[in-house]
Amino acid sequence: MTHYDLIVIGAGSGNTIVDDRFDDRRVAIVEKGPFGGTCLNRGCIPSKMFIYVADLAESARRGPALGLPTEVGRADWTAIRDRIFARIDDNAESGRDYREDADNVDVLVGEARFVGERRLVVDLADGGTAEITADQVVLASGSRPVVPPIDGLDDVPHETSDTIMRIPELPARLGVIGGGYVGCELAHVFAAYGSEVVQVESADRLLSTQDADIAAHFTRGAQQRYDVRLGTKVERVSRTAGGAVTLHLDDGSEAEVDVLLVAVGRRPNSDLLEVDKAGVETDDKGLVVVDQHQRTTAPGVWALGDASSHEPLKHVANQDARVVQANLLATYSGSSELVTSDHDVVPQAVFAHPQVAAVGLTEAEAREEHGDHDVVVARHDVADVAYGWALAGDLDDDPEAAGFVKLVALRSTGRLVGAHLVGPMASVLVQPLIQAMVHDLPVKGLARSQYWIHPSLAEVVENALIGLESALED
Ligand SMILES: Cc1cc2nc3c(=O)[nH]c(=O)nc-3n(C[C@H](O)[C@H](O)[C@H](O)COP(=O)(O)OP(=O)(O)OC[C@H]3O[C@@H](n4cnc5c(N)ncnc54)[C@H](O)[C@@H]3O)c2cc1C
Ligand SMILES: NC(=O)c1ccc[n+]([C@@H]2O[C@H](COP(=O)([O-])OP(=O)(O)OC[C@H]3O[C@@H](n4cnc5c(N)ncnc54)[C@H](O)[C@@H]3O)[C@@H](O)[C@H]2O)c1
Repeated sequence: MTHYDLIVIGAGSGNTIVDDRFDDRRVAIVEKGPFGGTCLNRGCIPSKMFIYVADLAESARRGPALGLPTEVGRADWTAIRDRIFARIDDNAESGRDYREDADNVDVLVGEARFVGERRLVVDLADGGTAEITADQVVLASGSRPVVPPIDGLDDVPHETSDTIMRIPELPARLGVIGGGYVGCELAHVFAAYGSEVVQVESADRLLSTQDADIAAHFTRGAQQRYDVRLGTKVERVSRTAGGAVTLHLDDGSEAEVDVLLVAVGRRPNSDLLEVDKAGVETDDKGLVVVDQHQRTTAPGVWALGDASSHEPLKHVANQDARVVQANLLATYSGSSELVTSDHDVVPQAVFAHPQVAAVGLTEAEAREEHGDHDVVVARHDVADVAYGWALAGDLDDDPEAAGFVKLVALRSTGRLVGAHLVGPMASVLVQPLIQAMVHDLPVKGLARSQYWIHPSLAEVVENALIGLESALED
């Protein structure tokens, strides 16, 4: 058995904790997969690299409507995939090499599980086990895709976000179960590349947790591009002659596909780590329970990111990791002054077509929480600013050019409580609205206290704010 000052389980966001301020500490990093975790290897980064190419294809398809005789063929999947993973795999390998070269760090390649308080057994990838203990343990063990118990699914080949980005060839027909982040981003990719896509979502809209107007607009756009089946579930799947898979839906319809992607959510890995043996409590979703300093219920055990966060997003995991890092250093220096996590204003974006971005309450949530009398809403359309004119081909049919910004504020405080965007560059345009909420800025004066570059798309945010300000004054 080896004792460490610090054990970090998971080399995703957890890998960022150990810097030169830990040089005099003996550290073990346990990782069962490639360094960089989900975001680098099978999440944010490769998906956005695939999405960039999909966006390019969709932009080019607008050419004829704007007078440019563009034509887009079927994407060269192998070339796209290999370009992306050459960069990513190299990055993951160099990340591991860097740690292995450090004098104070042991990299244990294998799967860890708790056998007691701050005591772990690691099933090593090259055989055998290692038993390790530490004064401090960080659970940065992330989450994994959920595969629902659909009749027949075990007997047919299917992919999750872990595997789909490395498949050997572009499928002629792709089935997607789930209309959330993963389902919508990857349906966009494959539809743009030339696959026929059928997407099945049990709710009545895609991206159903977004503001209702945004979800409705996004859903209409997706329906123009591929087959979207809403309010229905896959009841059963079966293998069809020639290796295809048939989806049997509970509305009685069927769909035949060549590749099936299951994207119905993720769950934390706490169960596989047997965290209960370490005195670490989890909630009913398997999320490790943490306090505002990222401390778990077991002394000396910390958690971060998808292991413990209700918002399983990389910018949240990064923030959590900075908090854990600061608090480990404070603990080592004998200080009881711990840094606090801030999960108040957490933005999110879906990089589909069109992009969706949001921060704060939806209109329905604001009305529920604050009452109709206090809630003020303003909306401005992309088509009504100068840059929107540049985008417009056939406005009725174009979900990007017909995008909009919707803002939600409270009469009682004069503050924004929610911002929702759908359209080009939504993930970027949302940033000044995040800033306004974080810094508790009054809506009054927000638009007019700064210049907005003309004729940039940011003018859609400026105009939505002007509309909100006058609605607040009514
Ligand atoms: C397809 C996809 C796209 C995404 N896109 C975005 C995006 O655009 N923006 C965004 O903000 N978020 C995005 N996310 C979410 C984001 O990837 C996660 O929130 C983030 O990676 C979580 O980081 P983490 O460090 O908590 O966990 P991870 O990055 O998952 O790291 C956990 C690590 O722990 C290891 N591990 C787990 N259990 C053990 C064990 N018992 N022993 C040893 N090692 C173990 C795992 O192998 C893994 O490497 C996306 C996710 C997916 C799936
Ligand atoms: N751009 C980003 O930030 C980004 C991108 C991808 C993933 N992520 C993260 O990964 C997490 C997981 O993404 P996800 O898309 O897997 O989950 P999700 O929770 O976003 O969406 C799952 C969807 O599947 C539907 N569903 C559930 N069971 C179903 C069934 N049996 N049949 C049909 N539909 C069903 C749900 O109604 C929901 O709409 C996200 O919550 C997010 O935190 C983020």
